[in-house]
Amino acid sequence: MALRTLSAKNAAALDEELMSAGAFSIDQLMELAGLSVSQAVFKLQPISKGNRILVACGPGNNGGDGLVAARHLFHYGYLPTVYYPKQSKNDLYQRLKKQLEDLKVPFTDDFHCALKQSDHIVDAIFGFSFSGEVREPFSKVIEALRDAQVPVLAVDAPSSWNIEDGPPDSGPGKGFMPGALISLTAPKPLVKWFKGRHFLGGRFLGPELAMKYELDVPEYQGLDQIVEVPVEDSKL
Ligand SMILES: NC(=O)C1=CN([C@@H]2O[C@H](COP(=O)(O)OP(=O)(O)OC[C@H]3O[C@@H](n4cnc5c(N)ncnc54)[C@H](O)[C@@H]3O)[C@@H](O)[C@H]2O)[C@H](O)CC1
Ligand SMILES: [K+]
Repeated sequence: MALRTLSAKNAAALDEELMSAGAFSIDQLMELAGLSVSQAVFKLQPISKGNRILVACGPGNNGGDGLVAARHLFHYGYLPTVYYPKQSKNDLYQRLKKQLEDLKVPFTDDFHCALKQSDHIVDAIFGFSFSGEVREPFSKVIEALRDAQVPVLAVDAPSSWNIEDGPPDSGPGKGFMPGALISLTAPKPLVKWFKGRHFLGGRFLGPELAMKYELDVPEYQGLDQIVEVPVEDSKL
């Protein structure tokens, strides 16, 4: 049975509701999202097969998920490097950055150079609030992700894909098909076009909100924050 999807508009509304009526803070939601991302990396890229993870972070909360994931990956024994060219001045992001600096996790300005020294990439550039054409400095980065010889895990959406309509038919993201995707809380409509391994993360959605937003809560196993969704279950 296909998992039901959540439009960009409803994804934003659900996050708002979690943070108002649901009494979650953004820090908590981002921590849980980033923890899920780190567990997906752990499943996809055993440390023994290469521990250098390049985490590409965008300016919004998708990028924040990447910063959190980088910290967890460090503690699992990976060597994360963070590319974060448009840094938010917001206190939350500054604290996430400080936590990584204290761990001596390197930040790089040179995505292409860092890519050559990486075993796996996390695409945390844009999530459900992406729209329009990719603006600088991210065009070259999206092109590099598209052409990367190492696996890419996309967080919530392959960056540059339209949340409702899927892969772009022009621009740097044309032909970008990451090997894996982790959808947060619920898959977005773009999963219909996605061909790689698909994970779902966000083990915090209660039955009432799931029912209100008409979402499926999968059976998570043991301590897992993620569940792999069979490809046929991702299709509408
Ligand atoms: N429920 C959860 O599990 C949670 C998921 N989270 C993650 O948050 C993102 C959505 O975050 P948001 O801040 O709303 O937006 P984005 O990060 O997707 O991007 C906004 C950012 O990007 C800029 N931007 C938009 N379009 C373009 C463009 N065409 N070119 C360049 N830049 C663009 C925009 O200006 C903003 O700066 C969701 O997907 C999850 O990953 C949260 O962590 C909370 C809980
Ligand atoms: K992304």
